Amino acid sequence: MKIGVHNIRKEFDRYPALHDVSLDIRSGELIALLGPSGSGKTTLLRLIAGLEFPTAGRILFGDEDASAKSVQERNVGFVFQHYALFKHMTVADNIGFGLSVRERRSRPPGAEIRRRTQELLDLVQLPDIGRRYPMQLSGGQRQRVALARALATEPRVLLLDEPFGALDAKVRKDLRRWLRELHERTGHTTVFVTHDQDEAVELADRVVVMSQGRIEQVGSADDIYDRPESPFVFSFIGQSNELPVAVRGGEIACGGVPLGRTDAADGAWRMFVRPHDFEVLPAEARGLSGRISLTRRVGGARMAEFNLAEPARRIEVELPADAPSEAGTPITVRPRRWQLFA
Ligand SMILES: Nc1ncnc2c1ncn2[C@@H]1O[C@H](COP(=O)(O)OP(=O)(O)OP(=O)(O)O)[C@@H](O)[C@H]1O
Repeated sequence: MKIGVHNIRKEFDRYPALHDVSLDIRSGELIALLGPSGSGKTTLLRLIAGLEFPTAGRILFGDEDASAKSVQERNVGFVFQHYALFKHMTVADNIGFGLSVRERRSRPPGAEIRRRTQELLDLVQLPDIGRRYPMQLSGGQRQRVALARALATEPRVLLLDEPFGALDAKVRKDLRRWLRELHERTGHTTVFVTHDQDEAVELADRVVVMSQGRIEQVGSADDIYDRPESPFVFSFIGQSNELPVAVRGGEIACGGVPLGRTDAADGAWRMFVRPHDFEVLPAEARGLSGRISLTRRVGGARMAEFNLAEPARRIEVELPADAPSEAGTPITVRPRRWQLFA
């Protein structure tokens, strides 16, 4: 099922939570809505679900206008971060619930509900826990049961709001891989909300980066990481440094120090550089220089910070883990790769 979001505006008591948002979600796609708190991710998800209705604009399911349709009519499945399973019901009854409360005409017979429940337990790789109660499960198992419950009514679209938000890092990572595999097997059009960029980049076919009620960029992990279209996307995705630079005759300079060449027009620009895109030069070379003030270990590398005097800026550079990095060590660097924004 493809979904079209056309020029959606959403106001809460005149406060605009979304401004003119448009997005085409392809059938079978796994899409992440990524952005800081308050950027409008959940509002967009709830509009797609039919839990909220747009102030202006349309939502299409396939070629049909679904803007005025209810959640049930849209036939979507949901999982939220604190998705409460019914505590007094077994896992199997939780999963079968959506089918068992259907009106008689469309309700499958009990044996069929049990068969389908077992199939879903197998699908979420928890075949033997049907008789347990939610209290007897780990957080990760509960979220998988929640997903099985969302899938039970054979939704056309799956919507997940920070489904793994409350879980610890290792479990989140395992569940991500698991969700990706599940998606490959079942092929549901899936939209999930996250503020965790690793989660978005690792899971999604395409990432929708949002800020202040607007879509900043839609693209693959490579697009948003390597070809960010705005300063916001550059600094929100991954680590970054920003330097005020001047371009004259194709030469870029920062505080009078030449940094490289560009075909950008003469004038003032904002240069963005990732910490691993600096080349470390001998201390006496001409470049951006200072003394290391702070370092921290990040995986196989080390992040070092130093303060530039002119212009006053803190620069973060990635160094090999075994590079000299005691506080006070002189350091000189030059960007190897960068992006300029007006
Ligand atoms: N029911 C509501 N009534 C009034 N304002 C709301 C309502 N729901 C959301 N908002 C406002 O709309 C804006 C977007 O909220 P939304 O929940 O969509 O952001 P979000 O990106 O999902 O944030 P978070 O990551 O914190 O959940 C926020 O400023 C929020 O305060």
